[in-house]
Amino acid sequence: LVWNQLELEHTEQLLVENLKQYLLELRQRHQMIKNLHCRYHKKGSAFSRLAPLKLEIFSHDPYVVIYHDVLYDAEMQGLIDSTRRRMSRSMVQYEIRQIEISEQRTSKEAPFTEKNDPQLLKRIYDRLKDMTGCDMLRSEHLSILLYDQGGHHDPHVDYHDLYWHPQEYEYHPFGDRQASVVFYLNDVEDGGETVFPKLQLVIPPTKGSALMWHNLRPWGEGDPRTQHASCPVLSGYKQVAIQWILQGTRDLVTPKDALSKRLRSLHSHMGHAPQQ
Ligand SMILES: O=C(O)CCC(=O)C(=O)O
Ligand SMILES: [Fe+2]
Repeated sequence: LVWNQLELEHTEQLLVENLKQYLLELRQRHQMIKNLHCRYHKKGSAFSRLAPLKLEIFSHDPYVVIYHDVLYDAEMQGLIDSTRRRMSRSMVQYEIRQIEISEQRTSKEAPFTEKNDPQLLKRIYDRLKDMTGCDMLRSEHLSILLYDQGGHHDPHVDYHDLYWHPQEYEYHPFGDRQASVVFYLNDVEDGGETVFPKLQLVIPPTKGSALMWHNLRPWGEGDPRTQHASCPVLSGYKQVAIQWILQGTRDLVTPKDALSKRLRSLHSHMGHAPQQ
């Protein structure tokens, strides 16, 4: 009986602890929800002080935000005109060196590079720097995508998860995709929302806005909560410009530095080395 009494007290204590923990989490979550807001983003260049960017925060963790009215009409038209006749079917990468056409991703796309219009590219890169603090010297090229009616991209993540596959740095010398930026270049008649099923977020495409999210956790591991999709275009078409910001961009670390940094943080977080 005495033992049972003790056990009962212990169970009660555990329940109370659990409840306390739950309340703490609720409070933190509530605090998070309260923290969601819109504000002007004035950091960076003279441009962003004169014309502050309008930032709306959807989620702090993972970080998902939208910048409203971030591109001018003429800039968007320039991107569209320059790529109109060069579009080809988008591909999907399942494995290293295995890139193929897939019904999971039915857009067409074309790169927009310095060759196409160096001034326009510089304007867009300057804007991206104002938004993210990163320069794009060591990032992927800007891709212009076109989804026709029915065009979609099934749920996926953008990162390669080099954190768990460091041997693949060989194929991604500037590191993993730490952030994704999707510029919406037109207003879609119906459909074409970008959705994050795990975060319960639905973002309708709005011409001139840029959606940005962080794909990696602070220590470099891919964050599966960033899984997202482009819903089918129901009516009209959808055009976007996509910029993937690689890990090599922020502090221009060399891939080797990045690799050893990842390995070091892996050791300290997990207490063991990754399997080769
Ligand atoms: O078009 C969108 O809304 C998102 C596109 C996307 O996620 C991708 O191409 O990786
Ligand atoms: Fe994506």
